[in-house]
Amino acid sequence: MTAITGKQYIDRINKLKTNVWVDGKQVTGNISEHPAFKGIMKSQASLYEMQHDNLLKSILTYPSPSTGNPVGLSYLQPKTKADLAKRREMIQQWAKSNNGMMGRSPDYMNTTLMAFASSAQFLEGKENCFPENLRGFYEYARENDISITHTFVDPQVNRGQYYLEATTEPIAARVIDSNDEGIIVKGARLLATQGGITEELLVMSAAGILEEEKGFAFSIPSNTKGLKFLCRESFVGGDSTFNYPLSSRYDEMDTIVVFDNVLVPWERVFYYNNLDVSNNFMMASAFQPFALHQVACRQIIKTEFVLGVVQSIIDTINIGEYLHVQEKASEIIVALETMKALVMKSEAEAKLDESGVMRPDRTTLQISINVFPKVYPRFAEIIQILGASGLMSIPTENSFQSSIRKDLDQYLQSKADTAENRVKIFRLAWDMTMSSFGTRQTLYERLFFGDPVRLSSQLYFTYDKNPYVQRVQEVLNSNTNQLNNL
Ligand SMILES: Cc1cc2nc3c(=O)[nH]c(=O)nc-3n(C[C@H](O)[C@H](O)[C@H](O)COP(=O)(O)OP(=O)(O)OC[C@H]3O[C@@H](n4cnc5c(N)ncnc54)[C@H](O)[C@@H]3O)c2cc1C
Repeated sequence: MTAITGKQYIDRINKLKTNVWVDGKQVTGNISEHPAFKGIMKSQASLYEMQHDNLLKSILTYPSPSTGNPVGLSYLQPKTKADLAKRREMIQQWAKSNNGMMGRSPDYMNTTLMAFASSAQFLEGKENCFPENLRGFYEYARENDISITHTFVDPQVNRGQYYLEATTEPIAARVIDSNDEGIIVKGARLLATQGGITEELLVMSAAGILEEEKGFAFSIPSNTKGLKFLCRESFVGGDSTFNYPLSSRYDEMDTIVVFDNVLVPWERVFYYNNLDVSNNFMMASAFQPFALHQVACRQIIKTEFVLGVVQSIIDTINIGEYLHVQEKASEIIVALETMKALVMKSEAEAKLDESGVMRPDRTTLQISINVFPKVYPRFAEIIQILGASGLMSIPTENSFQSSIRKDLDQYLQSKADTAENRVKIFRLAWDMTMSSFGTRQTLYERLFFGDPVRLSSQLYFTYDKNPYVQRVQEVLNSNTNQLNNL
């Protein structure tokens, strides 16, 4: 097999007939034709299609280590810093096609799986652990260009530290049984973005588990019996790219995942019923450095786009002469260059790990994921402050084709452009920051890699502060010595 085309992606997903529910109705027929999914599936298909573009295929694919056929480059296990740079180029090439609006473009999960599989030796010889299954699944996904989503977090029922469920039926997904064929899982998981429009679902437990039955890792096809994806309402405003330039193309959909006595076959179980592994594998593995490298590379492209939108607003209504406007645009420039510097530093300080894989520097990327969730909401705020009422003076495509066009042309023109072009820019800014799609983007970037509060606490605890404390001690000691010598 080789890297797939866009059509192959669409055909595969349609064929699955996954159990997906939108607005109280089960999706029947081709999911790629459903109003909630057709835009995003087309965008996802176009990513796969790019792998066959003569100019891009050398950036987006590499020869499979097992067959020599071209496979997706986000599956590459980097052995050198040059490989890491190739990964960055690939990620950013895809991200440019949607300006970073697709948080879960397939390279995110391809990278995640590659990172976990690269660390499979951590599972070696441990109870209820199957490292060969993890490696095998990675190779299968790489060779067949399988699309994957994931769910790591339990439902938000009670976040108290010592919460144990007192219900007869499980709420959070747990292993309730096992048999010759595999383990049986019942309960739910909160949020799998792109649920229902990928071939596979990777299920893993985030750390902090108190009960063995809640710790596991496996992957199953999305159409596995008993698996259901319950969608939020669609944030696609409509088909018109004039009216909804972003939501019509990039609404990835978020789904609650229900496991109704789902049988996970043994060959797809990576580990289960092992508290120590469940609580430590994610951090011990190469997941964080590689996933964060992918995330930061995409966020750079998104920030470039935000800067482009902000400068377009500034030019359109001619507000560039004001100091506070320049300062706000500069805030975005500072964030952009900071993110770029962090990615380059993470690559410059990359090191070979115990499996011979070149890991980008984790601490540097922990900084990037502490920076971006704070600056992204500020980008939205800046767009609102600079766009002001222009973000509400946004008549629709139909209005421009109606008898009021003359009024619109006259009263919505701007210093730099026609009314129609001005409205296009402002509709884009609105869809990026104010529509239901836009506000979701803000929430998404806030929480993309988990709770920002706990991410900063993790940075605090993992960052080596001792050398600096030592220097303070040296100053204190040298003061005493100097006094003693007098
Ligand atoms: C748009 C979107 C898409 C997502 N897609 C996916 C996906 O595809 N796959 C996936 O696995 N997950 C996904 N998530 C989930 C995401 O990983 C979580 O939102 C994130 O980890 C935070 O968890 P939570 O939402 O349960 O918040 P909670 O943990 O419930 O936190 C709520 C509040 O309580 C505070 N709080 C709770 N517990 C603690 C604690 N122990 N210490 C300190 N403060 C605490 C938090 O700081 C926060 O302010 C998605 C989330 C969003 C918003």
